Amino acid sequence: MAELNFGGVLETVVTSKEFSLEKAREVLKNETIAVLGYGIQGPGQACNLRDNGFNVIVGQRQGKTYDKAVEDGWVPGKTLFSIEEAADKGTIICMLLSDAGQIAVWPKVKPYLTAGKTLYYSHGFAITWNDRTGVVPPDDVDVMMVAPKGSGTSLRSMFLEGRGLNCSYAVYQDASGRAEDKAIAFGIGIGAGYLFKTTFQREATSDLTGERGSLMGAIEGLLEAQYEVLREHGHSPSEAFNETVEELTQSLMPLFAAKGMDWMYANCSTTAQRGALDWAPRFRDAIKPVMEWLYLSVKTGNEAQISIDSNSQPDYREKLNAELKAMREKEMWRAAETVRKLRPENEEL
Ligand SMILES: NC(=O)C1=CN([C@@H]2O[C@H](COP(=O)(O)OP(=O)(O)OC[C@H]3O[C@@H](n4cnc5c(N)ncnc54)[C@H](O)[C@@H]3O)[C@@H](O)[C@H]2O)C=CC1
Ligand SMILES: CC(=O)[C@](C)(O)C(=O)O
Ligand SMILES: [Mg+2]
Ligand SMILES: [Mg+2]
Repeated sequence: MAELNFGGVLETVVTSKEFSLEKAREVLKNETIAVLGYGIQGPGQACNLRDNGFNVIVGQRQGKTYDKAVEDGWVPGKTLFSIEEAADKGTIICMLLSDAGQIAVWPKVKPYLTAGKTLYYSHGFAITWNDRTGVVPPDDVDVMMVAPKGSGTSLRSMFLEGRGLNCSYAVYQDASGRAEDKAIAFGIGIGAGYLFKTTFQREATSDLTGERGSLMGAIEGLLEAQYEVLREHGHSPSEAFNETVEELTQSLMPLFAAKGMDWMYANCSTTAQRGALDWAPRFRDAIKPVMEWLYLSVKTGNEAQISIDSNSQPDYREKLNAELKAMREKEMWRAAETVRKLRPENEEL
């Protein structure tokens, strides 16, 4: 473990340099990893583990994602099973169903969590809000988490590019005395870039805040607000979209991703610098109360309950798809399609 300075605060992180893939394989050599659920994280983690030489099986109900598992090379009856069969055969049972799906299958999976097995999560949700999820693991199993800080789709694509995605890890219950080693080995196995330590509770609250906030919800709201104002003042869709989204993702975000916010500023005009420096605190002050509201709503379990209630409905997928369709069909995102086609690298499309 390396102690690193994060902006003046010392934190311990694990990298694949100190915890090699060979060591990870050694730690998990007697384990059968059963990945339950083959949605977004399931394929990323299962395929990376398989390519890294671990013993992996998949448990998935029949349907579209079962067929995807077959396409990805999982063989029915050999490496692809029903959820119950995989839970029976696995020694590390990985709950990679949707967070609502985990509640539904818990009563079916729990009987297979016999002494000495490990229960694995990629989110603190089920355990943190177990007053709402009903997930209370038996005392004689390890309970651990590795939470990739990004989409399962990126976990896989970055692995194939030879890069790694940062993950957090945590141990909730250490029955074997080896749970931390197993969690780190698992993280290295799925292709973590580096791993930082957390708790189930801290991961759950920061993750729900982040995705509702700057990673997804807040950014969508911010971009929409600016696009609408520009359009309402007579700017064309192409101008409004370029000035709101395209320039951000294609030109400016890569600059602050690579070398920090001041580097992005340093590469913009003095006019932009002056104005953005003045407006940043106004936006921060306007947004901070909403962020506080969001954090409280997460911390009290309110957000978890909303997600359980809506995602447990039999027609949740249809309803979500309808909301995403409405988003796609907004003028702003239809304009985006044309803008993307005009990127020089896409011009032939
Ligand atoms: N999507 C992502 O990239 C990330 C997800 N996570 C966490 O990883 C876990 C898995 O999330 P996703 O991959 O997004 O899940 P998902 O929403 O893609 O669903 C995964 C699978 O759950 C199955 N499923 C859902 N309800 C079921 C039920 N009632 N019975 C049987 N199967 C059911 C579906 O068939 C699907 O294959 C969650 O804990 C999530 O919070 C963590 C980091 C990022
Ligand atoms: C990709 C990720 O980590 C999220 C946004 O938290 C999620 O998909 O739940
Ligand atoms: Mg996340
Ligand atoms: Mg999340």
